[in-house]
Amino acid sequence: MQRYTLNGRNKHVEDFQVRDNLIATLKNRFTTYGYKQVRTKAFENYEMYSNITGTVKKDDMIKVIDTTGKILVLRPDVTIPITRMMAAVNQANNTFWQRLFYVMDVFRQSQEMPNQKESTQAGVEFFGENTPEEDAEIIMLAIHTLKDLGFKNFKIEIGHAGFFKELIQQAELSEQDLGQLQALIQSKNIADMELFLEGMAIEEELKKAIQSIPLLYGDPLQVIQQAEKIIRSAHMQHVLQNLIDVFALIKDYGVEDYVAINLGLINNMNYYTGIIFQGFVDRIGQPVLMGGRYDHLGKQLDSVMPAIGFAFEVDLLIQAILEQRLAKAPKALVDTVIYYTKEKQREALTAAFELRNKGYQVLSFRNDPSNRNPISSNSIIRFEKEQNLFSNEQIKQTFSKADELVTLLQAHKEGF
Ligand SMILES: N[C@@H](Cc1c[nH]c[nH+]1)C(=O)O
Repeated sequence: MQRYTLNGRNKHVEDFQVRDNLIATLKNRFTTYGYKQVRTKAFENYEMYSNITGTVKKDDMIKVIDTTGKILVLRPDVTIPITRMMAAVNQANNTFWQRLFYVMDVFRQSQEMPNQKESTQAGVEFFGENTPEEDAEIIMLAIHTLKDLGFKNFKIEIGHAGFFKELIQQAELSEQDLGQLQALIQSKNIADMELFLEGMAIEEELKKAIQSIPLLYGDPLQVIQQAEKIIRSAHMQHVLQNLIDVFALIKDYGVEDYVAINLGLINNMNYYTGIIFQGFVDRIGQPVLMGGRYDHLGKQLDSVMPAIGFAFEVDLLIQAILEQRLAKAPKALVDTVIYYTKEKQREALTAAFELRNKGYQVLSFRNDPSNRNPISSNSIIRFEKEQNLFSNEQIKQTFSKADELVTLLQAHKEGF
């Protein structure tokens, strides 16, 4: 017989509780910054994703054929459909100022990791203006949320899509060379980068500037000083000024210790036009969040809308929380269990109803199914406060009336 095995995540009820608590924390924090929750469809139009530049690679999208033979994709990204939704609103009434958040699954399958097909993202998208205040606020939101989750040692690396792009544009590289160079910068592989650039017909000073990009990493003020030295155009100066302005705001929020600048930062998506950033926590070798400003995505959907956002990878956050032992102890599975005999059935069910109505978690059994707690015929209702169904720590008491039980539980409410 074929065996179907569960792989990876969410094998246990307790795992789901950790996940549920984490998502509640994220939602709560997003809400305090004025974000409202939205959803988008799971099945999306393949053309929309394949025609937009900067989206998920075509090969990484999971295609599905519907019953009419039409090709669809399972939602490979959330930023694009939300931008499309906002573009439609904007065309209809010319107002798009909006802060939206989501918790949704995204489906991508890369050649490097074919077993990894889906992940849950919890993200925010802010449609408004392109200002350093908006950029800093969204970075602050990311930091605030990571603090809520209990992380102590984390870093948000901030870069800019325009800085590197501007430099390499001057080098006029082919598409293929560009891809290779980006990979070398991303892995900070300086030796191979030197070899790669050696044979290229690029002016010496420009080569040096490109080579210094992976080194433009670390303490914001120092990196900014270093970056000044390789400025080659007004646009690069403008980009740097943008970073300086955002960093000043981050200092005013008082969270500059959580921030590093990384001008070699390159995100997965190519739709970014301004500030980009990634978040890292201890023991997880990949970013737990990614985001940035994507002012031109709306234009591709016929609506000019500056926007910035980011998404947390929920599964990575859970892994980090478990590894760093930051998860709160799971809540007791139930507050009380009521066992009853046939004679006292009405009393017992009334008590169960009243307690549930007051918000207690109650299980009720006619007699004790495990026979752990046999009920003598004259004891009528008995209850146990169960710390946890699997632990032995129980308080047992016998009652003859529903209201006695309800009153006692109420009195002990704090203890539960
Ligand atoms: N959609 C991006 C994250 C993001 C949200 N908003 C802006 N960027 C991603 O999946 O990497």
